[in-house]
Amino acid sequence: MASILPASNRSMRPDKNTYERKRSVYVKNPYLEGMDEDILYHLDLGTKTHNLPAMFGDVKFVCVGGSPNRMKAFAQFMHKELRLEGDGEDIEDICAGTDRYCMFKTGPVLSVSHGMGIPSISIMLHELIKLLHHARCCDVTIIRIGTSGGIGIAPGSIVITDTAVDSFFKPRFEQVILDNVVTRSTELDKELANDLFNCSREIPNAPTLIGHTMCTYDFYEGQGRLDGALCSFSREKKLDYLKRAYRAGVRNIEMESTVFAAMCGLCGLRAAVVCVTLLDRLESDQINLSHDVLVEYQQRPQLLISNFIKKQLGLCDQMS
Ligand SMILES: O=P(O)(O)O[C@H]1O[C@H](CO)[C@@H](O)[C@H]1O
Ligand SMILES: O=c1cc[nH]c(=O)[nH]1
Repeated sequence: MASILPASNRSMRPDKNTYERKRSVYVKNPYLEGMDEDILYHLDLGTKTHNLPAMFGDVKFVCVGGSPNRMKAFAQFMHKELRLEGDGEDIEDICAGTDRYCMFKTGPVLSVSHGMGIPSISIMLHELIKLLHHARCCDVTIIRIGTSGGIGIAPGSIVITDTAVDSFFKPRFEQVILDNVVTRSTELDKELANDLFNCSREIPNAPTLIGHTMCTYDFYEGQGRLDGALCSFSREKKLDYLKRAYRAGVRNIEMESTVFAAMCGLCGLRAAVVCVTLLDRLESDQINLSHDVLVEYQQRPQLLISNFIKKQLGLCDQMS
């Protein structure tokens, strides 16, 4: 039976005044306090084996994305952008003991891969949020830097998500807990989205817009593609669906934003989703970009986020 939480889960969210003082990372699990040790199994970290406050206590920005190589490249790029010591090329994977996820830290920036899809990012977020909690981090901003399929916009555009919606264009994430479906809000931080949009004006050749992002459980049938191993609908039905999505405000499609928005919102993290579009789904299904163009497109959100982080740290004027 569906149980719908009160409007946007506000009663479960931390008090706004708390944010203004010091915004802590909240976990919402009474059992955690009583645990002698917490093993973050998929990150290969733990409260007894690692000094988490010493390792991560200064983290202020967490950037996540599907691909391990992209997140390593982003950490190396940030290392240079923040002008930290060394060239950053030898940056180590903190989660090297597992091949589930990878994690890199440079200054106050943590860069973490999450794999593809809701189950994969959800496991990573449970352990990442506990990590930030155990490390006593505060005032953390978390940004998903991803790729997506655009709807009615030029490939290479950056979409900053205002609201993540499901396949029915609804701003909700449905989590099955035991045998209940619990519906959670997918609202993201509007002020953060606007701040990011303002930063985008300074990035050349990266058209950026704010819009809804649709999050699906699948890349092929789930996104209305005609080129999967299975397809049971017509081209007309596909286009009708995507055009209805467009009219509902959806500008891009990816596979993690709803659970990301829901979990980060409940745990007191200022969260944003910034994805580049690789194609216009009204035109095609296959991604046929050359390697170089794909790399350049994927760098666009990274440039934007780097600009944002430097501004937040008050480094922009000194560095330009
Ligand atoms: O570019 P990333 O972050 O992997 O995200 C997008 O790309 C994957 C599909 O190719 C999905 O995970 C989708 O959300
Ligand atoms: O079409 C696309 C492209 C990237 N990622 C997606 O989920 N869909």
